[in-house]
Amino acid sequence: MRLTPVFSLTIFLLLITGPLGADDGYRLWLRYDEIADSPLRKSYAKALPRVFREGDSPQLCAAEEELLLGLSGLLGHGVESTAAAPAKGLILGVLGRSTSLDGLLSAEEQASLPDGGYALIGQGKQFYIAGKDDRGALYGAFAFLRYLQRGRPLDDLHLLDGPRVKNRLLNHWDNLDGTVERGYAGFSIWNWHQLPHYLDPRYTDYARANASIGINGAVVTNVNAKAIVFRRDYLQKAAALAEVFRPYGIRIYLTARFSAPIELGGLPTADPEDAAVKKWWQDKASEIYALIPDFGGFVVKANSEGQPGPREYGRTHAQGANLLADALAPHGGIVMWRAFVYSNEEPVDRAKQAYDEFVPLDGKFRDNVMVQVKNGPIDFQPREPVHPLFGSMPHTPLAMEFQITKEYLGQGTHLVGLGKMYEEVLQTDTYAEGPGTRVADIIDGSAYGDDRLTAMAGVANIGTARNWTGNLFGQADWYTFGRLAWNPTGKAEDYFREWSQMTFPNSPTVQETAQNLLAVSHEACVNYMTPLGLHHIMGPDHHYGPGPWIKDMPRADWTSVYYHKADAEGVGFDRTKTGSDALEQYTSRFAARYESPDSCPPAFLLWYHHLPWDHKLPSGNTLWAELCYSYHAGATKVGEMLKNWKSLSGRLDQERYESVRMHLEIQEKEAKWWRDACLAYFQSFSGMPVPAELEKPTHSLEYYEGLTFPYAPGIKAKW
Ligand SMILES: CO[C@H]1[C@H](O)[C@@H](O)[C@H](O)O[C@@H]1C(=O)O
Repeated sequence: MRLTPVFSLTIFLLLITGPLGADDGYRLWLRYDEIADSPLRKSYAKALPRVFREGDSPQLCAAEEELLLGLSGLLGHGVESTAAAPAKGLILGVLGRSTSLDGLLSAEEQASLPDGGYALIGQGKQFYIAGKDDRGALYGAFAFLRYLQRGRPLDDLHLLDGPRVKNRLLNHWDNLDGTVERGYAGFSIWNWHQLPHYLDPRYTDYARANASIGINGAVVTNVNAKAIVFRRDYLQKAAALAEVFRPYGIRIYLTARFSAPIELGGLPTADPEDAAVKKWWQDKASEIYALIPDFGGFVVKANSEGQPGPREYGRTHAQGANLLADALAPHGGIVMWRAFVYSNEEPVDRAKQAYDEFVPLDGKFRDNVMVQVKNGPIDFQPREPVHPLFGSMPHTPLAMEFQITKEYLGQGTHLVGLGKMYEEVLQTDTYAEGPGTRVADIIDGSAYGDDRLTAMAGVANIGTARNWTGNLFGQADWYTFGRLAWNPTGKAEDYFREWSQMTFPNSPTVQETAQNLLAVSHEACVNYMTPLGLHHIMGPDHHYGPGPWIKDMPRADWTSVYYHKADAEGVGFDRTKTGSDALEQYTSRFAARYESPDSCPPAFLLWYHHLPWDHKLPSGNTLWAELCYSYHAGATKVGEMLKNWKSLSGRLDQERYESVRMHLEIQEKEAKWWRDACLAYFQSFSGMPVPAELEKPTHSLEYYEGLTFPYAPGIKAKW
């Protein structure tokens, strides 16, 4: 993104010589193309002739550099910095430290800004970006640019904003060998082999993109962790990344393998109550902080999917987490202990395990521990009810873990705007502290009046793909996640709009279409994959494509039949009192809505109920017919999405147009494949006809069962 002269010349030559000069999407939403609306551009140019930075912290310098880059691009001419506050122009600084900002805000306004907050103010001929702290100034600079990128008026500018969540992290499931677990955008961008000596310019662009949406932490290694990352040479590599990230306000975190004291330290045990084990972690933490003074902390997956953990020693998750927390505490680090526990013993209902293991531990964790909970109780399905832990651990700070990579949602191929799904989860009322206790309120700490430690983590969808995410619209998921981590009560549609305006500048028609694709695509995906509360019926291991027929696996809960339980009588997982009673893990107000099939929202019907095929729904349709209509609605919607995108031909650069078109063409075929395969399968039980006005599955069930994906990307390590 930062252009050297030789590179710029190459780009220029390519632009005039042919197709290679097309736009590959590398610049993400930080495009800074010259504003086409000339009166608007001129008015900006007149107001912002130069930039003055008061202060010289690395974050302020990064903010100024970005402003100069952005303004020069947007205004179409070089904008320079000055050594003193200009009578007319942009002034950047930190409140309380930069004297040019004195008196800018009222005392109340200043006090209302949280750490990382900022104010954008226009006063006479001067415009101010005033950070509450250095990071705040940086976020303010990006917000100001976003403002201009979106063509907003500068008159009466008076805007205060700040993050509602303190730790906003990307979790990379990146392995040290360069592969990415559940990664669908190429290989890992971290080149461990060449670090710390070679610093890929991508690291800086990555940090800029994250800072622009307020991400302030990066967990660079897979939760299925390797102990070797704690070896000194690897720590030096991590330190080199941390240095690149620092000016952009991003702290580095590592995943901690619980058995590292054995594997790396040569100890006979990793028992959290063992003195030598405690010392090993304390020494390791000191070593890390000597190299990385602002190190964020550890993310841990323990006693889940074969990962080692405290339970091997008869200890609890709390004892395990506290061991690491005590080692980090003197240095200010935190532990994010994952609640995604998937035990070696087969559970009666997998959806219940985390609650059973963690609720008894509420209040037993150290102050610098968070429990990191996936949005739903199974595993990143297209749609899940919220995790029962939200609202059930009032004395433990809970971090939200969302997936940005789309493991079960068409991966790098399908366009599925995840923002709607994030919003649905965050807005869900848990009733934990009475009506109106939304998941968002638990995440930002307001539900319990304690916001000392708050966090939201997103499993990254970033790789070496030229456009970072493989599917161009995957960029929007990264963007929306960051914006919602900043403000979990925000509306996905607002962020879709922002992203579309910044990603397709100067073309309102393209922006509108892009925004609409993001808005409708999640519901479409749920419909063509897992409507009415169905879940986990994807192909095994790779989780791509339909596989409702999967049975006979080493474990029952790896099969699809475990989750849908279809038979001649009906379909669905009974999680009420007559079944696994998973509903009992929620507040009674919450459970009341779902307990009876009559009041249960159709979106979660088969998540909670096993119902006869001819069960009548509020729509008047039988369950079978509703299933058919839903699958068809999903596939039809993708057809519309493709058609809408195709109407944009010629309105944007060919490369991005084609890349989205090709992905949508695949998605349309695969949505039909999902629809037909699932209907053929479920019909083998229901024995009922597909409603006459709908297309029947083209092939036999045997045909769909025969389609396999032996070589899928992003598969997890075996356990
Ligand atoms: C990193 O492992 C992943 C695993 O690949 C994935 O299939 C599942 O979604 O969740 C695991 C987890 O979240 O730990």
